[in-house]
Amino acid sequence: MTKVKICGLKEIEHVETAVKAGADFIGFMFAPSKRRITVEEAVELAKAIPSTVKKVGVFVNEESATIRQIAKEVGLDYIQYHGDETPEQIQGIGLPAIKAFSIRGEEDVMRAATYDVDYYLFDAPGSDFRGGSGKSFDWMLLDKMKIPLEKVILAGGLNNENVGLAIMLVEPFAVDVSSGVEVDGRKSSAAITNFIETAKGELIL
Ligand SMILES: O=C(O)c1ccccc1NCC(=O)[C@H](O)[C@H](O)COP(=O)(O)O
Repeated sequence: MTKVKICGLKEIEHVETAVKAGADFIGFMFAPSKRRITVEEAVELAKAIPSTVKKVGVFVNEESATIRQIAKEVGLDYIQYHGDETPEQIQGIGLPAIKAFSIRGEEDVMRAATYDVDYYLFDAPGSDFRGGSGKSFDWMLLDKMKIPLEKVILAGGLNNENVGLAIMLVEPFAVDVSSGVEVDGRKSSAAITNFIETAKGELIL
């Protein structure tokens, strides 16, 4: 069954909804974003997440020492690198890693193979920030990908309407969503539940 990552949660109600609905990963934003939260807020939200659901901290070009410190304080299971971090920096930090790639063309897909990380998250290029734009990219660009599907997280403009088709075409390990479970710029419990049910049901196209 396809795993689901719900990203950019800021409120306890939405964390609890995501856990109850069966999210596998919950992402907290520690980079410039309208979804950014403080370390203290993340520590509080993390208390509602059981160990079966993995906590992901999203960073953009952050100092290694800061990443290590926040990971320890919040109890992060994975670090998502959403900037221009090099394979060497990620290796040096030594924590379980997800590397995000903004896909504009085939070369961005090919670049992923130069990294040795736990998961590869393929996303659309950001607009105001480095991610979370709510836009999709051409999934067909992943056709020549060298990364095994068991390590692929598909992101970028996914929502309840297109996630079934995305799963059918790409067959990723997991799907990731942020904007697609928001209403008027705020996460919606109903949208989170619907998205997870659709992604895990894999029936609705
Ligand atoms: O969500 C953000 O605001 C964000 C800002 C800067 C870097 C990364 C960000 N999000 C990371 C994610 O994993 C998002 O879920 C991913 O970009 C997909 O977002 P969306 O297209 O809104 O579903």
